[in-house]
Amino acid sequence: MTLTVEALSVTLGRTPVLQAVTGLRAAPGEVTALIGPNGAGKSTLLKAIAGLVRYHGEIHLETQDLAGLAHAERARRVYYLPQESTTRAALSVFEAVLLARRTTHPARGREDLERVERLLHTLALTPLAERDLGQLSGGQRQRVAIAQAIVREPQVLMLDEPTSALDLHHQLQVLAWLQATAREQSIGVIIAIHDLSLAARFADHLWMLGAGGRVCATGTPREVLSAARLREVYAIHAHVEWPANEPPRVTPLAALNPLGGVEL
Ligand SMILES: Nc1ncnc2c1ncn2[C@@H]1O[C@H](COP(=O)(O)OP(=O)(O)OP(=O)(O)O)[C@@H](O)[C@H]1O
Repeated sequence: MTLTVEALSVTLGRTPVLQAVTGLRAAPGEVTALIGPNGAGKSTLLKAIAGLVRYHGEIHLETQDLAGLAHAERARRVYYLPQESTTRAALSVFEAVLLARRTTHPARGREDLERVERLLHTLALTPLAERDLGQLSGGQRQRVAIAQAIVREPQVLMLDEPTSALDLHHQLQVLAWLQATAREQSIGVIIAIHDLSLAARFADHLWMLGAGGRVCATGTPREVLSAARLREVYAIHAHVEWPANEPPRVTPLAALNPLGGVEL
């Protein structure tokens, strides 16, 4: 189901954070990376789509206006995994993922247990299955939170910086797996992410937000990522390379001051 966002505005307190954000589209089977500098409004946009902040504008899943859905139904279809996972309940990893499954698939069946087992295996969490959540490292907890999100089988899955706590091995593993899952289950996956090389490598589509919550660009990574645009939006001097037999590379070389000079 294709998600579309039109004329979306959000004000938090007295601060207009997003202003008439329009023309955003996330297709099923695709990974969309949401990029932009600190404070641009990435988390706020994802929270608005999830119905967690008040907004004006139109957010549709195909023809369904999400504002017309009850909160639980909206969360079943469009799930948001926040940056900081707060799961600290006295549950084992296996129980926590199974419990997440029950929130959207209440019928108890052997198939659910097998699904959770497979998922833990895929995310290399099987050795931790019986461990309490409170006894996990930050990166392990982040992978459990991702398992809890995906096991719910939403139509659109939004993850806020899902690799922020992960080592390099697990960053690649989790992003490749999210890409494969989007394809296999035909879900739309939207990831807010700061690493532009990873965004270029794993996303089909980019949404780039700039200061003041405006949409600076949307399109394929090659269409969106250029040295000139990174200078304008991030105030950095960067190399953007698309080698033939290697993943794309975005190398930040220098932060620029407002006059365009290099900061000391
Ligand atoms: N409750 C609030 N009241 C007022 N302003 C807020 C509130 N929450 C967030 N903001 C402001 O909204 C803007 C967007 O915040 P948001 O967290 O969406 O940015 P972001 O792009 O996700 O940033 P980051 O990359 O740092 O995570 C920021 O300027 C922030 O200070």
